[in-house]
Order: sequence, then C-alpha cells, then structure tokens
Amino acid sequence: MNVIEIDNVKKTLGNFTLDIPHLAIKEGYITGFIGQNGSGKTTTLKLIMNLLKLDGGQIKVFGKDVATESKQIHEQIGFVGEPTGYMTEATLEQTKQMIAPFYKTWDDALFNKYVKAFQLDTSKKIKELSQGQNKQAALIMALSHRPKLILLDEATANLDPVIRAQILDILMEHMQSEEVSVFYSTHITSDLDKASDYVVMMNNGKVVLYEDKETLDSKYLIIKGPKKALNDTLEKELIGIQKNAFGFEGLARLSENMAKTLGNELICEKANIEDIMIFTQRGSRK
Ligand SMILES: Nc1ncnc2c1ncn2[C@@H]1O[C@H](COP(=O)(O)OP(=O)(O)OP(=O)(O)O)[C@@H](O)[C@H]1O
Repeated sequence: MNVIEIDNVKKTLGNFTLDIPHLAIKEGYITGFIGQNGSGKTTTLKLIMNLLKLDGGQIKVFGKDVATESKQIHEQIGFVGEPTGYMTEATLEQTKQMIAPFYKTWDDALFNKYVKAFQLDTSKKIKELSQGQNKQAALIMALSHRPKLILLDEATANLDPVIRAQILDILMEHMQSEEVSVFYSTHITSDLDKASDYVVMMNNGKVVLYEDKETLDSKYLIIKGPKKALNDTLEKELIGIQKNAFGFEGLARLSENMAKTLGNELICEKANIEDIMIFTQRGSRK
C-alpha cells in the first residue's frame, strides 16, 4: 500500500520546474528525502500539503486527492515545515490549547510525554524558544494528534547531535506504537543511516533515485581503475564517471551484468549515501 501517490506532477516556480511522472511513498515505513539545495524537496512537500497549487498532475494521500480533500487529509497528517507558523507571542501551552481542539485524535498524555522528553518549558513564549527548541515544539505539536502520516521538512537541521538523535528516536518509537508513515527531507545523511527504510533523491526537480536502504547499503560501489580497464560495457554501467589522464572512477549499482565486467585491475569500494548523491548528481548533469 502507498500512503502518498504522485502522478504526472508539474510545478514551475520562476525558472525552476518540478517534474515527477510517478512517485509512490510506501505506507508504514520511514522514507528519507534528499537532494541538493534547490532540487525541489520543499516544493514537493508543499504540494503534498496543498500549500502550493499544482500546474498539472495529481497527488493522493491515503488514496484521497489533496486538491479536493485536503481537510480530511490534514486531520491525519503531522507536518513540520519552515516556518512553523505558530503565533510567536503565545506560549507553547497556549498554542497547544488553540490547536488541540482541531483534532479529534489529540492526545494530551503524549504531548506531556514529549514535552518532558525534550525538557521544554510550556510557559515560555514561542518567540523566547531557541531555534532548536522551536523545532522540537513544532514536532511535538505534529505528533501529539497521532497522525497517520508525518511529513517533515528538514526538521533536524541546525539541531545539536543529541537533540537530533532524540528526535529520530522519538520518530522510531512512534513508528513502533502507531500505524504511521514518515516522509522527511534532510541534508544530514547520517539521519538516513539511523532512521530510514527507503530513500528518495531529487536533482533539479526530478526524482533520480528511489531505493530501499538495504540496497543502498549493499549494492552501490565506487569503481576506480586505470584507463585501459574501462571498456564500453563497464562505461555504460557507471554513474557519474570521471576520467583523467591516469584512469577513471564512477559509481555502479551492482548487478549480475555489472559483476561480469569487473576485472582484477579495478578497485571497488563500498559507496555511502553521500557518495551515491555526489556521483548521481554528477551523472545527471550531463
Ligand atoms: N516562490 C518562488 N518563486 C520562484 N522560485 C521559487 C519559489 N519557491 C521556490 N523556488 C525555486 O524552486 C527551486 C526549488 O526549491 P525548493 O525549496 O523546493 O528546494 P529544496 O530542495 O527544498 O532546497 P533546500 O535543500 O535548499 O531547502 C529553487 O530553485 C527555488 O529557488
């Protein structure tokens, strides 16, 4: 089952165009959303939230069209974007009292549990919270109505490693006790190592990679070798290949065909998510 289905979506903003023929986010999993600055992650998340209007195509969440059924959909989504949009003069307690009645599923015990976990002072005005505390407050508000889908736009950016780990722990704990799906954008690839089942990568408005985490961890290699070892079959398999006077390097997704082409003079190193991002983006620049 898919929690989000994106079909033939187009959106132009200035000279940027988002173009997603098809993307389906699986229900019950954590999917990380990565890509260079300006690649279209926020635009995609805003379109899913119906905060931006589509130029073409359709987005469905829980099988419902976001353009026509956003009210019912939003009741079951916990969204943390930028900026949070909460009244800065209000305290966290007052903010909760304003927001909670909008959700039938609001859980005060859960709210209190997370406030305690983050050691937030609910009597402080939102504007008095630090940037990181503000993000924690937004996350607490998003989780406390027990949403079925959590959408986060760089919710862990500018947070210290301890709080970042705590947020990921809370998300994972939440996943264990609830039937929930998470789709979150991040620039911190170590977040993906800690918390992701699938990874979607954007480049210049297009989805350039969608893999499960296990495949990402086990099937991608950086292959280096001398010039003479680069035959046509190998070159076709390599992503983001770079050649110099001495040799070449490129990224490969290990397949049977690929394995046959690997000779002794080649050096094969395991690629991490950052390597995969860099080589994939280099490859799609051509
Ligand atoms: N209102 C707007 N008018 C014109 N261009 C816009 C507007 N909003 C976004 N863009 C452009 O759309 C592109 C995609 O932006 P988006 O915020 O979706 O990228 P992103 O992947 O989330 O980037 P980052 O990682 O830096 O947050 C960028 O080139 C941006 O300049």
